[in-house]
Amino acid sequence: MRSQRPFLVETITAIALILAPFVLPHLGFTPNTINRILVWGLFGLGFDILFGYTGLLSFGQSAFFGTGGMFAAYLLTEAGFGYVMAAVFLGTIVAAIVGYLIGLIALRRTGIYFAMITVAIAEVFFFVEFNPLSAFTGGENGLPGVPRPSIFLGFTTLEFNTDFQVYGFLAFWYFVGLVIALRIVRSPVGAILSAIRDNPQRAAALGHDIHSYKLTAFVVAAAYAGFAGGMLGLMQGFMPPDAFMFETSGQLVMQTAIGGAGTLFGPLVGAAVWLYLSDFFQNTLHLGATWKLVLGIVFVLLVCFLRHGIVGAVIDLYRLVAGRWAETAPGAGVVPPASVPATPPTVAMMPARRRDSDRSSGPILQATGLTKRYGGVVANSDIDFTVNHGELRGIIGPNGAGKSTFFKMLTCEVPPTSGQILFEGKDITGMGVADVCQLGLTKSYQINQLFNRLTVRENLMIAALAETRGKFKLDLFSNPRNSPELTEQVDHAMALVNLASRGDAQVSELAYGEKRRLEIGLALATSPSLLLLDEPLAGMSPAERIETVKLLKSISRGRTMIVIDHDMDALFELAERVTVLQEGRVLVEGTPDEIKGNTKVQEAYLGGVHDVLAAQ
Ligand SMILES: Nc1ncnc2c1ncn2[C@@H]1O[C@H](COP(=O)(O)OP(=O)(O)OP(=O)(O)O)[C@@H](O)[C@H]1O
Repeated sequence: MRSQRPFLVETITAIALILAPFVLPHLGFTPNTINRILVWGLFGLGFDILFGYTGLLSFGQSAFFGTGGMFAAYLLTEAGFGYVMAAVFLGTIVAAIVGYLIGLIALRRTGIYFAMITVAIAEVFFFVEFNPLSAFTGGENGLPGVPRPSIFLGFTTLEFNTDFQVYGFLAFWYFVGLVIALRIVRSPVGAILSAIRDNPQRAAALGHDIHSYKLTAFVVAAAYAGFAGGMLGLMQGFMPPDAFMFETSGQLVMQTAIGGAGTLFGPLVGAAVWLYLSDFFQNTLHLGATWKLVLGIVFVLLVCFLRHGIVGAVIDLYRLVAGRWAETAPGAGVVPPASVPATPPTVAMMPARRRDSDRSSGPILQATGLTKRYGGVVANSDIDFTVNHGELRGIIGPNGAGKSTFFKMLTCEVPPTSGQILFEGKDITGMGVADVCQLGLTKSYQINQLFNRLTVRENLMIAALAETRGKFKLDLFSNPRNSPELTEQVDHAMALVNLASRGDAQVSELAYGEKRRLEIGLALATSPSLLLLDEPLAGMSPAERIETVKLLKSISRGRTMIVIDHDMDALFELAERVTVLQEGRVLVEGTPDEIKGNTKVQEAYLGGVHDVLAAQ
């Protein structure tokens, strides 16, 4: 998403691929090693989309590598199919279908459980290949006699017989694979995959169907694996059974870690290091069986000292040098102020898709009998709550009164134990959080839930994409930068939360107050018709509070909002009506003046103080 110069990466890659067979032999790489690097590089392109971009660590890629390779090899040997590339593409499709079916199961779990399921899958495929399917796969002998690469063009057939010609063939397909992978990671789908890697819960809360996007990444990775498996058979003239081995998956993971995950080139560079060293240790140093031990030590050292891998380190270095250069350039050091613009944009400047002023009056949200129990703890009990279109409602209550739980139920993050929620007259009780966001109800979080490795602009784009594209769309090859409508929406959201000058800053570079504003901006950029803000002022300095209250006032125009906060002065200044929660129940509801003078409210807060004092 960040490259400003179109086709720069593609051009540099093409030049490097042309030069490689002339340069690498002088560094000690054999022609066979160079070709194997390309096969691993292709295999790794898909894996990097899955692991580096989506954050899903799979140890089961050998299943798809073996499936695609064996299917193509079987067609070309046992079945007598004569079209080499057609066989490879069929193998790729079969691997993708298998990937889809496996993904449906494996993606039901996350983290270590997902990884463990993929390990089990790799083992199952290895067993099946060796036993029930050995008549098709050759069992431990593999499938020999796979023809050399060739491309049938209709009028002639291009054949690739020498190592150098095979290199040209593999380099061409690596380049095609890279161009496709670059398009994917630069597409809206690629942007959402990165968001899922950083914070899957928030990506879902912004309206994205994260399961479908993860499944997409899984299928793409399986397809790349299947294609690379087919290439392996062609390159070697033999489809080896060890393609299915767990060790193949492990080697892919280690090569990607060495080269750098989330870079696309990492697996290729990692494979170059890995294969070169394994050849060197075995053939030059004649280390015998100890070569794996030495390679293991090298792996540990590389991963410990280059946290982002080799390609990641080069990118970090480039950024450092470019940053220094920018600092010393004429005019540098004039940092645009990150605070409020002279005239904050008004609501009229925001995209009007779901602006609440366009709607009728009457209730936008009605909750009846909402109760939430966590075991023996009753967080919310029998809450009746109605908010009208265009209203700004405040919610206050002592710590533990059940305010956040109430918001979580309204946005369908947690299901109520009993009760009903109507939004715009529609029963949303028990719906998914992404569906509710798509309907126009979302919230900002008490504790920031941002996409930490993305910039401010990219964060807001993730939110805006959910609104413009819906829950799921498979536009793998479009570029969000080319959408003026989306750019305008992101720019407006950025200006609205006073972050226009910080668009290219990564979240990690932001001050706390800026992060809080971005948190609100994320919710705003989905153009909600009902916006819930959970303690927007939490942790802010007095100056930041004044600024944020101003901001909240400006965004509340033409919008329906419910705000929870402990800062009562700020809330009384903002809200038209206030609901007070105590011990999970509605204590009282009224205008700020009514609430200020209410004795029950005073007791609720003073009671808390007395309890604390009594406990001391
Ligand atoms: N996931 C959970 N599991 C068990 N108990 C929970 C859970 N979430 C909240 N609770 C309990 O429910 C009660 C209400 O918590 P909640 O966070 O909604 O209160 P709150 O009013 O938002 O508090 P604060 O102002 O401190 O944020 C508390 O007693 C809390 O311990």
